[in-house]
Amino acid sequence: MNAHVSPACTTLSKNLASPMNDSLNSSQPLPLPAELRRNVAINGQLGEQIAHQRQAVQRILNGQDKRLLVVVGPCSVDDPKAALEYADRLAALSEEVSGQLLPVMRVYVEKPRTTVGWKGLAYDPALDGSGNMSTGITLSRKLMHAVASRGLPVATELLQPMLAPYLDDLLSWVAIGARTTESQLHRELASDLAAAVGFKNATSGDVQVAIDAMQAAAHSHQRFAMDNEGRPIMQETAGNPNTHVVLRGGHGEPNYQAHHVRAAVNALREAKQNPRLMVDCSHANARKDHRRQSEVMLDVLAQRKAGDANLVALMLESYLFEGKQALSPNAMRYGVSVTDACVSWETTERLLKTAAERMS
Ligand SMILES: O=C[C@H](O)[C@H](O)COP(=O)(O)O
Ligand SMILES: C=C(OP(=O)(O)O)C(=O)O
Repeated sequence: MNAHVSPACTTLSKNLASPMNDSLNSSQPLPLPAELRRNVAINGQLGEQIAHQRQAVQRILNGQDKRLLVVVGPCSVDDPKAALEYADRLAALSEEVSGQLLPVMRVYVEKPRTTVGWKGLAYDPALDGSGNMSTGITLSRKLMHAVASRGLPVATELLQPMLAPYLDDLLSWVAIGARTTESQLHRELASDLAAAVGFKNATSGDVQVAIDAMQAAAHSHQRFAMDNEGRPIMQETAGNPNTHVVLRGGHGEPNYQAHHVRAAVNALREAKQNPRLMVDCSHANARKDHRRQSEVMLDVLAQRKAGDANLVALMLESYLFEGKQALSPNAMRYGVSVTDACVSWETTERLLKTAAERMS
């Protein structure tokens, strides 16, 4: 295993532990979305690929394509080099399983935290609390562009609505996370996106908030937004018809089993919303133990085999190497998660091949 050392991790815990530091009052200009979109541009061929991949995702969610959508990748991308090594491996594997699965790579550059912690590549690319967001959003766009250029559809969680114009043209699937599904601002944001959006159930396990979010996002909204030139605008959104629920468990309790899925599907039908959904094999569904993701996946595949055609998508947290690590100055391990623990590449490969077999 390669080892890499992040130069300035020393200050991270200090900065996080003492929020009243000098940087509290500092500010730094950020590039405009238009500048970044120009410098890291999507050419015609890549644009067509992304449009095609968005449609492929939407066809699965609409029941027109019987393959399984699999959103898979690191909990967070902390190191573009490791993320691209992962992307190369996933791109090769995707070709092998493309008859049964549509893998979409998690390129998560923002992390919602329960209290405090590292908030992702877009916020703090040096992982040291220095918060160089200008570099962070540039690296984030470059990384997503590089992943898409390898032929993979890109998924992310959109957390800070201001970041969307920097990234949204590269995305084929978007998550609104468990901590923001109930937020009106995120529902408005989802209503403006061309990509399909998965709303996670709340951390409490409440699924109804995700169903409410689908209804809200399907509507047109007038929202406060920023255009690509950085101007504040009143934006009228189109409404997003391509949304779904993601079951991720809540309060440490899973919600992927057949009776949970049945309850969610009934509630979706009652609300006249798309009953097809995704199960997140990680988070509370795995009781925060990455090794349980395979158990969850196998259960969901068995439900699907038994006839539950509403189970159309899975999420897995996976990286090059198993587990997770704390941010520490001299001992950062290459390809190991710095947020939630992940399964290794070898396990991922085995899981995706098993999923493809069971879907045949
Ligand atoms: O998916 C990642 C985490 O579960 C989420 O960001 C919350 O993390 P935290 O509880 O470690 O802050
Ligand atoms: C933060 C995540 O999930 P959740 O919102 O379900 O906690 C995630 O998938 O990275």
